[in-house]
Amino acid sequence: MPPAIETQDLVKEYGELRALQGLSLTVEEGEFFGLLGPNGAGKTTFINTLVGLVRKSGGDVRVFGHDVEAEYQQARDAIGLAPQEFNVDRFFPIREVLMHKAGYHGIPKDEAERRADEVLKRVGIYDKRDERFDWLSGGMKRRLLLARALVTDPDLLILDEPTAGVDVQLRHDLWELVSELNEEGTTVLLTTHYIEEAERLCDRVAILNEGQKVTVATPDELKERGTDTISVALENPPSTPPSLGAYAHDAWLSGDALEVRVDDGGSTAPQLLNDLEAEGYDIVDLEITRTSLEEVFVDLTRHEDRSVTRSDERDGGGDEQPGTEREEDFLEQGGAV
Ligand SMILES: Nc1ncnc2c1ncn2[C@@H]1O[C@H](COP(=O)(O)OP(=O)(O)OP(=O)(O)O)[C@@H](O)[C@H]1O
Repeated sequence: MPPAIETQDLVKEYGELRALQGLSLTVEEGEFFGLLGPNGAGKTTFINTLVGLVRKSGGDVRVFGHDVEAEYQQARDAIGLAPQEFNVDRFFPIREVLMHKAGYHGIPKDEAERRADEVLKRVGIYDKRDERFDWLSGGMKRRLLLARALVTDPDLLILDEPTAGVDVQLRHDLWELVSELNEEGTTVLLTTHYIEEAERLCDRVAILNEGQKVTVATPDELKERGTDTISVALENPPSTPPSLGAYAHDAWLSGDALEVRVDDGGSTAPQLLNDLEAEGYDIVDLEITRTSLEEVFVDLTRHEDRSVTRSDERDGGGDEQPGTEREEDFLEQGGAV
């Protein structure tokens, strides 16, 4: 089986601006893959290239082995996209919106009805099936976008910031649902600004910056690239930090505690304690603070406009910009930019 997504030297230029600068990325079938990057890194452009909303300027893009332009329909039929913006037809009951989507992908009417009901139940808004999109709450709209992505039973589910501005309950519901889908075999590509989300869900993440791949790694591997801080509370703290071995990148005093920055707190702590005891210090307490993925991310994308949001800062306040076009209409009207 070819990879779910494979891009080679992908370039997208908007006039003078190179939004994607030779991006080569592979997402294997069955993976839960995260795309992280500051605002403007090129995440949405990358996704739009996969689904045919943006025409690439150069390079090769395949979805399950299908060239996204030469074999558009095969590639597109394999993808379910829940976009960042609410681009849903607001004049039809949502069940019809889903049936229309299924029909667009060649699914017969009876089957489309069955699937529409199934996905509405799965995302928890079946009781709203006869209501129009406009009448749904913000959280229900997010659920509907997911339902619409799922109605074609896609092998590749693409979620562009699915939890932007949603409440805690919905965020957890969405996490649970997409994890289930992934366990059932669906490949998932997720973009998010919420590091905790990537850490919790993704097998691997790619960090993009200015249209380029900074790194691809598992969340654990990324965290290992950061440093840890060992805080040792001392009975008899000195007035200046003692000299320590090469393992200590930095050391400073904070009240009665000596703080030492090291690569790996767990394996370095015994040596640090030995060294301090040998120098006559009495140790009262020890605490290791691990680098967060967020710190590693900020480090890797330094000097850029940052948009990392801690999960505890984000609740309340979505910034969705309602769209009006249906993706199908967009394509029918002449397609990609
Ligand atoms: N249709 C367009 N015309 C011109 N420039 C565009 C267009 N779409 C995106 N860009 C530019 O391309 C760059 C990448 O944008 P993109 O939306 O892909 O980034 P992103 O990583 O998804 O950002 P965010 O996290 O803010 O959603 C940005 O500089 C953006 O201004």
